[in-house]
Amino acid sequence: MIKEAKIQSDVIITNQIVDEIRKLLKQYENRSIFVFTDINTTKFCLPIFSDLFKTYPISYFEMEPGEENKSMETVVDMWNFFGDNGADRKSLVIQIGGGLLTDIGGFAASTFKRGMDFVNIPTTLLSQVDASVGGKTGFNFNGLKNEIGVIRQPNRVFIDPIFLKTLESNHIISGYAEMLKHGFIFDKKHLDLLLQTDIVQIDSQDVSSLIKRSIEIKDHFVHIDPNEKGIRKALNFGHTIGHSLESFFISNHVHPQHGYAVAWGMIAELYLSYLRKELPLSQVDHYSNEIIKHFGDLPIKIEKKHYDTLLQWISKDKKNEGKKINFTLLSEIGKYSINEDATQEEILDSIEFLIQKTANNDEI
Ligand SMILES: O=C(O)C(=O)C[C@@H](O)[C@H](O)[C@H](O)COP(=O)(O)O
Repeated sequence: MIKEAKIQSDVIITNQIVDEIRKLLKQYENRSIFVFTDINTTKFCLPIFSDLFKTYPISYFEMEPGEENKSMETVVDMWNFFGDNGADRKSLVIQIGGGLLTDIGGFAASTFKRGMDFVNIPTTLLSQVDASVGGKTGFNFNGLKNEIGVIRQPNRVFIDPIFLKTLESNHIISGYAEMLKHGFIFDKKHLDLLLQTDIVQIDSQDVSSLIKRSIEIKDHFVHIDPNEKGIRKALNFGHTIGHSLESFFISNHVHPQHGYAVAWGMIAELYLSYLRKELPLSQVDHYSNEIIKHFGDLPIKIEKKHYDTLLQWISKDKKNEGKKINFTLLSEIGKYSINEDATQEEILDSIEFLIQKTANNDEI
């Protein structure tokens, strides 16, 4: 049985992106238009719009890519750019980029003069299936991922698989992790179909239907609980431990794509689901092996001496309430349970499980 989930946000999946943006711009005649890109999307994605954009007076802002630039300094640069180029509350910001750009640009647009319209044109698989939908905007602070931010829905999201052709395979695989997550929490069929799919080689028609299903699942949670007071936390499966690994790697100058950290986080949280929710160990093993097939081993060796640091990152997760660490776990594949507690020992056991599953080589 297919579990019902419909896209209710303003998301357009198209293979005619230029025509869609032409229609959009007509609705913003005589307004000031801002286009945000990063140096990669300026080169690989912006040219598709050049004939259309040259007929409008557009102010272009380009940011440096890289997690280290998801920072307050970049937000300040964006605010200054708005101020210097006459932005007002009726302006429109068109964001062409991955999740990092749409998150931080969405924050700048949402806060300048208390909020301007912004639309997302996500160009990575991760941003198409996850980051650009749902309105989480923000930036990293004090080493913590997305520590500062607001939830504000983009006015529209335009998704065209054409942009995926510009990506290296590790970027595709990174987005694939969030799609697997959608399967884990809501739809075992979607998960199993994804695991049988070579996501790097798949043709655009087939990838469009997988993207659509992932967005349906994501939007199902967002629509019911836009401010993440309850069931939206399901979308954070794999992220409690995943974000702590990501912060740990980054603080050791290793920068895996976000989806890789989520994939490894999901392995640990599958094991935690076995400890806390009786998810069968045979399934934990099966799906962990499948994840490792696609994502490989941890990029640096994690040892007992790092456990305290990892626990500290976990203790700062946004889902926590006071001292209670809140995990999203699975009682079955396709069935989530939010606000699940775990002891320190159980958390470390699941990290041990992840380490055993991934035979990493390099010392820090
Ligand atoms: O949209 C959501 O809700 C999610 O949790 C989606 C996550 O996949 C995404 O990585 C999100 O940015 C993480 O949010 P955070 O609140 O844990 O920073």
